[in-house]
Amino acid sequence: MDAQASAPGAGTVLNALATGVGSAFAIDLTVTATVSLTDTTGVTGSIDGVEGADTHLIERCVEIVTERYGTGEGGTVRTESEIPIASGLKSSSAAANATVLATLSALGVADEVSRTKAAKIGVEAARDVGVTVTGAFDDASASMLGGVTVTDNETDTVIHSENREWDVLVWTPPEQAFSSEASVDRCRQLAPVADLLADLTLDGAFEKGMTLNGFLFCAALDFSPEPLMEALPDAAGVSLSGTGPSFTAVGTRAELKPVKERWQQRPGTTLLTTTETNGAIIHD
Ligand SMILES: Nc1ncnc2c1ncn2[C@@H]1O[C@H](COP(=O)(O)OP(=O)(O)O)[C@@H](O)[C@H]1O
Ligand SMILES: O=C(O)C1=C[C@@H](OP(=O)(O)O)[C@@H](O)[C@H](O)C1
Repeated sequence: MDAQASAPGAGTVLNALATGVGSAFAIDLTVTATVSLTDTTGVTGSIDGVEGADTHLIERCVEIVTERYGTGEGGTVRTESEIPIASGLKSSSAAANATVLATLSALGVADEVSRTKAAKIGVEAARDVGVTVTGAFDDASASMLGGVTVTDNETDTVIHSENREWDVLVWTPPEQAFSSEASVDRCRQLAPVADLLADLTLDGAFEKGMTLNGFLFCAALDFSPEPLMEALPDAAGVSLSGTGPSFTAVGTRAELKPVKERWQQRPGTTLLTTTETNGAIIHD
């Protein structure tokens, strides 16, 4: 009973830490999970190339699925990732989604569970192991379904979703920022203005919304807004992604070219990718 699935990471339009309403867009960088189930109990996780990594999230994903849809099988789960961990590019949501789908596939029940329901299992696992503040259904839904989603993370509902085709420039500094350690109280201070951003986002003004999100959350989370200034006015939209430290800029390849030249002067990695509109997939 072996199976494999992949899910994309995502960038932020609206960080949900202010009000619980959040928005994210899937990007073409993926996490692949390989699950092997046995009749023994206990699940052992590993993350390719990362010694001593925290594997509780992916282990909990397998446990929930086998308890609910199987007979409590144990086994192993391994992830391979194109996305750096704890960099704001939603590797946790992608890893959870890929693991849940691979486990459903290993049990032969993937067709019986909707993609939205599968994403909610990953969110449940993230809450159980404490790697999230709101559950991050915004990130989980964008990764699972592809495209841009706007969600209410208090009720785990998708309020709005649509596809956008952008080139996406990603700058990742050489450091990590775990969501579970974010200054949640400072983010909540942004609630009255974050409500205005939610309205903009629901009107489909994603690029302007994400740029305003970038300035607000750089202030709340104590990141320099300089990468945002370096992207403007060339990029159509730019933001701190999640709780950082990565920044993402969107637009056409031509618009992002001068931004790339400026961001490449910074330490860390700058890479060009695109939006992703298919979401998570189970491998044959
Ligand atoms: N590729 C992965 N495989 C397994 N678990 C992962 C992976 N990426 C992230 N995680 C889990 O998520 C945690 C980081 O979550 P978070 O701080 O939200 O970062 P991110 O912004 O990358 O999603 C890690 O400590 C680990 O438990
Ligand atoms: O844990 C959470 O509830 C969230 C974490 C943030 O993302 P990162 O995990 O990328 O920092 C944020 O963007 C999201 O809206 C909600």
